[in-house]
Amino acid sequence: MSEEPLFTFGVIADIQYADLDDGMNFARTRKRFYRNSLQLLRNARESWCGSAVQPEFVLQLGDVIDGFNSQHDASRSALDAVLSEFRSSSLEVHHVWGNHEFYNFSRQELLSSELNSSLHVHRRLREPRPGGDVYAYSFSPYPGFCFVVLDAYDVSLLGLERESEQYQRALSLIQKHNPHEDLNSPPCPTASDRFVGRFTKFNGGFSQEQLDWLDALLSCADDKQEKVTIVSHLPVHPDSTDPVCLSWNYSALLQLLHTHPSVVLFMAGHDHDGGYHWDRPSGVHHLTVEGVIETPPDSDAFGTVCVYRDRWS
Ligand SMILES: Nc1ccn([C@@H]2O[C@H](COP(=O)(O)OP(=O)(O)OC[C@H](O)CO)[C@@H](O)[C@H]2O)c(=O)n1
Repeated sequence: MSEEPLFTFGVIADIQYADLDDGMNFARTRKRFYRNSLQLLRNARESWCGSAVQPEFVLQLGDVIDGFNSQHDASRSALDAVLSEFRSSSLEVHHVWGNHEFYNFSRQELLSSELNSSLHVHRRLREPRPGGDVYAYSFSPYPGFCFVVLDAYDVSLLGLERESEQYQRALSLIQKHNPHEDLNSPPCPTASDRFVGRFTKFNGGFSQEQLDWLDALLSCADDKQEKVTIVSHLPVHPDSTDPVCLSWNYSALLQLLHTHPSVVLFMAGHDHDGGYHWDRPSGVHHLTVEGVIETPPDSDAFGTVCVYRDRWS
């Protein structure tokens, strides 16, 4: 067994920064520490930068600022605050997009922003990329290892003009499953779909185009016997999360993971309680990372993953 890791990387999820007093989540069960989340990001950055061997990169798993910023006309200033924190180090950051990105910015704005890491992180990026406005890409930080950033909202009601074809298609899809007038309100489980509660407006799905691109990418990785980690804001395994946080078409993604032996790890955010499940049939570890926003000020919420040839910890 090798002693030194081949490389390390940082993970952080659901920072949801806003210059606002503490509040509660929608269900009023958990406190949200909007202002302190920036301090917890700082703690994470200091830990990564202070470690003997700096992480090769950091995965920011989405919801970097909270949707409330939009109501206070503070989207840009809040984003500047978190990006300045990341920029104050030489860490290479890969940003994943979550629902709160779309409460603050349109898809077009995000595509041309610093949150589009594929524009800013040129080192080690791989081609091809999916076409159109899909925000997905892959990179190889170390020979034999590949990381894939997925767009969990390329089929969704978020970040789009209501008149657009994509919005109308997503609306038809969600309305087939969610009878509520308020589409953020989860439908009740049924005998035919225990996890139908995922069909809410704060979730989304993967387009067929993105799934086809991922399928081709994973076939190449299988051939090269690479180890692949996939990241997305939304989890895809029902046992790794509160099912209300699942991607609309989580099962299509799971099916792909079952056919590609190269995939070893799927990481997500969104469910602030976090979760973990090892999917025995595919061998894939599903890790949902706890959210910064609901982590009390005297604690921390970030991870440093050490990758070895034969394991990670
Ligand atoms: N039952 C619900 C839950 C939420 N909403 C509204 O949806 C928007 C997003 O909610 P928020 O809790 O901020 O989203 P997160 O991404 O932080 O967490 C995901 C899920 O909530 C986890 O369960 C916001 O406008 C809420 O008010 C709702 O209407 N009904």
